[in-house]
Amino acid sequence: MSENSKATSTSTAAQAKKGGLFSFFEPAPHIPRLPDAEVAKLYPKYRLQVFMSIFIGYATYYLTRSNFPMAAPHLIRNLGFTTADIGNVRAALGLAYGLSKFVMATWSDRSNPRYFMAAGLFLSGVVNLFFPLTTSVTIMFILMFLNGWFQGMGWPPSGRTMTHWFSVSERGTKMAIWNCAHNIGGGIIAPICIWALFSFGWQGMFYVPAVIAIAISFFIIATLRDTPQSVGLPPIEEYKNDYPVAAKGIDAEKELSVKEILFKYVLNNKYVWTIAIANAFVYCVRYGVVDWAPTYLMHMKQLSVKNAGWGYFIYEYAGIPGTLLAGWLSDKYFRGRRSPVSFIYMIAVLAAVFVYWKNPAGNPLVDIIALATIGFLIYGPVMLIGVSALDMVPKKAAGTAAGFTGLFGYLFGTVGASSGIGYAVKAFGWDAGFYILIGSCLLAMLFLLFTWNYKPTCEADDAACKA
Ligand SMILES: O=P(O)(O)OC[C@H](O)CO
Repeated sequence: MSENSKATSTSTAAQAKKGGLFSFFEPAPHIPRLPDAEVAKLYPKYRLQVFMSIFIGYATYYLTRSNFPMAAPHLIRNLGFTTADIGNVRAALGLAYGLSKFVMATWSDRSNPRYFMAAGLFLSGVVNLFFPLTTSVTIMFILMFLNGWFQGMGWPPSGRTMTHWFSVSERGTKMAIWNCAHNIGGGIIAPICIWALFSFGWQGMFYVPAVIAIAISFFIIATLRDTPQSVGLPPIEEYKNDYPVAAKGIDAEKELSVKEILFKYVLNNKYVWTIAIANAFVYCVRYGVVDWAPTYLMHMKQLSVKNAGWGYFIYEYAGIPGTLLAGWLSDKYFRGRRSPVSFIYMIAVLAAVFVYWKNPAGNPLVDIIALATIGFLIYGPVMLIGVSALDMVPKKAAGTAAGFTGLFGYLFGTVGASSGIGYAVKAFGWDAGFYILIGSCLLAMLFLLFTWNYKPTCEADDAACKA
């Protein structure tokens, strides 16, 4: 039996056993292979199409995630919410998102991203339509928890798409480009919300992103496709002659059960645990710097509200070139190794955090440059840890591995960034907050060291990789 027909029969058999309420989520069945001339013509077209789909899709996910901080001052002014209320609602998002990114990934890895990713965005949009209808903090907390849960349906199907349409040696570069979607979505929400505010009042800051999200969910259905084999193309490994170590000696096309995904490939994988722990510290720096930047810059460096806001904007957008450079360096100079690039980036983050801390008040340009430098650098490790997770397991378990690192990032990292730094600053002053950031940089580097030599790509002459 050829590899292609073996894979096809496996997929079809899996299909036959399922069914039920969520049957439309099931992986698309494989269809017979197209002639070589068609394959050569269609593969690049589909790769571009699915890439655009998950890029635009994930940027839109950020619209219904990042609109709440923009709307928060208006909820305080118009509904009488306190900053503590706002903090609690925001906490619901981080908590639900971190859990969902992992839990829903176990489902996503066994689902067609065309419908799975679209469903999450659609539901997040629908939840956003309800925010302006309530004045209750409790209901808003519940809505935000639901929103966070549906938000967790964005990254895992994107990861599944990347691992099925892009081979391991190009993944650093391609994932880096895709990863910029979240910077673009997180940045463009500001002008969208300002326009919505002046056009429809503060309620528009929920309605407009919601309508965009619902519309884009249909765009995802129209453009995203599950696997290359589901449209008559060969698997990406064969097309690019590029085979991952994680698939060595197994049938890489076999859809896996939850038990196999969790206990055979993710939770018993020491490398995945190591980068998940590193991710907690990287996320503590990511959110610890950006979330506290306006407060720190205004209180300690006497920056105006406007300049502090600019610092926030620059942090997000400086992340784009930094991310692209990190992905390119990893593919080009480290032959797919991700941790050395992340480690080098974290050394530089450490230096920039030190300058941001020690720069005396009255030199706002130095503060803004330090903040931009941290933004430029921190998204490299944020992205590369996700790529490492995809690299370390077979592609049918990739979303779950990335979701596991996200669980650590959001549950532990963002808690350290918000409550940890908040408590430390209140009790001991800003120096204590910076000790946490510096310590997080050092611990992230320590855990990255353990995967320094992890190499995801098979040697060209390794026959077992292609079995
Ligand atoms: O924080 P997340 O889950 O939105 O992920 C952001 C980046 O895409 C990580 O690669």
